[in-house]
Amino acid sequence: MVLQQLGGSITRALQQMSNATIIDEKVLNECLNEITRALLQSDVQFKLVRDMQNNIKKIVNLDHLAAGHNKRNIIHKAIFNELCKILDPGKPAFAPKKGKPSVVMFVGLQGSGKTTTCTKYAFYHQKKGWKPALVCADTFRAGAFDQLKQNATKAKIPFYGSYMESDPVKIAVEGVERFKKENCDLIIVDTSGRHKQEAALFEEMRQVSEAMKPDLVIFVMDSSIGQAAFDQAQAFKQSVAVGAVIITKMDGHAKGGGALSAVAATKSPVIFIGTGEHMDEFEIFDVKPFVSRLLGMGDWSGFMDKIHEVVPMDQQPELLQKLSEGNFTMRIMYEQYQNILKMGPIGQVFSRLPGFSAELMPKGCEKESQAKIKRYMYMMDSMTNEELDSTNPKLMNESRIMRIARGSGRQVRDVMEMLEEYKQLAKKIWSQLKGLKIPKKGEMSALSRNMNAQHMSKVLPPQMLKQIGGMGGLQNLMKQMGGMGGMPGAKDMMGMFGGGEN
Ligand SMILES: Nc1nc2c(ncn2[C@@H]2O[C@H](COP(=O)(O)OP(=O)(O)OP(=O)(O)O)[C@@H](O)[C@H]2O)c(=O)[nH]1
Repeated sequence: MVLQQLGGSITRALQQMSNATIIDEKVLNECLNEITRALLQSDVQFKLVRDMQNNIKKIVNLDHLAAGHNKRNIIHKAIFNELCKILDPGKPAFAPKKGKPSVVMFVGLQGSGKTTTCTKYAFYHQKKGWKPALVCADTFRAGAFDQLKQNATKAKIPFYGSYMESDPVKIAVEGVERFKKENCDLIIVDTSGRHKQEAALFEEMRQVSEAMKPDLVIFVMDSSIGQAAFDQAQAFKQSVAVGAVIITKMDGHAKGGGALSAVAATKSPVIFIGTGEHMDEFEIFDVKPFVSRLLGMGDWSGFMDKIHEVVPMDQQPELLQKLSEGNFTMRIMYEQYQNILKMGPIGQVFSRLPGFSAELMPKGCEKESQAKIKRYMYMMDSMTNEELDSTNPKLMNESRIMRIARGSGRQVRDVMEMLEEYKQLAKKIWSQLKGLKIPKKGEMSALSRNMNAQHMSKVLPPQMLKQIGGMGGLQNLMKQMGGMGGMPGAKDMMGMFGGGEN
């Protein structure tokens, strides 16, 4: 079960609970059992899951909840907080500073994707103006230096290693010294992932770490290792001071729940995830938006970022104006499909919307999704202007559906499927934007503020919202913060107020 499926299962369990007329002990237990099952199937360690279930039961004491309390919200919030708690060890990882030399040591078993991840990490920082360098201290595996060299050359990142020297400690120390002299500010040391005996590997890690005193040790873990994740992560943590985790191959069909176990075992946060073999298939990992998406709650700030990325600047205000008035037409769908095909990846855009599980658009199925979009667009090409510009579903009668099918060389059921998808999109997603106050053209930052203020007003505890002067106060505050250098996302606001999701 991939994490997206886990998200889907949890969303379904919550939805089933929400459908119940009365939420009693039985309904809550059923929901929690469903979530427990999904987490276990995703390879989250049994103890973590059991603790989580117990904690939620303690928080959501149905007997003590006075009538009028919104039980669904309380349960939802408790699940959200518990999942965040597992993924957030409470202290952030060491953050290297641009311009000041930092040494980052990568550890992990062979095949975990360590060497690839070292380069991705270097490349990510290089794009942001850092001066990274790579050191290959894996003297055990023949070919390790060549692999690093190849990756580094491709990304135009300086590297250091040796074909002759067999002492990894010596290479690590020399490499670090050299790059410090060359004023590199991010010196990344790749280490061995295998030895004749496991104990020897851990001893080597200890020695390399002791000799070069890294500022940060990153444990790289393959997301597909399943229940072994906890023990593996713990074994590394016992030898070296692991301070952060990177989970690789999140794009595959792996059971991603190991991420939660690795955090628990190392008490260190996941800072990035690997989502493919390519250098730029690497994403920052943020707990709250991640869990929001897992629970189908969406991530408004992420969605706005994506809208900015996908929809051309000059079309944004107009599009949002139309959407806010509930005017989501087939033509808009067509135009957005065009934008998305240009920009992709589609799953990333839609998974950020509240109520829209990433499972509906899994990453592995992107090709399929794109083919589907193209198919829909061909069918829309056979529609009249009136049909494209209308929001009235009654225009689509039987004979028109048959004409569109014939015109695009598709089956009637394909047209029906497309119309259904349109209806779902219109209902589920865009209607949520209805009634938003949209500023005039060119005022996108103000628009973002409105969007986020709307979202934040739902997310913040009511007494806190009151304290800052209600919706107006919140908008003002966001405006001021925007003026101070960038729009705060819901995540930042949450951090500021120390609050959680609703
Ligand atoms: N799909 C996918 N493949 C990945 C990802 N990260 C690494 N890989 C692949 O995993 C394989 C192993 O990666 P390496 O970087 O060689 O593994 P390693 O842990 O450094 O292995 P050693 O150097 O032997 O310790 C390679 O084929 C990589 O392309 C990822 O996020 N997604």
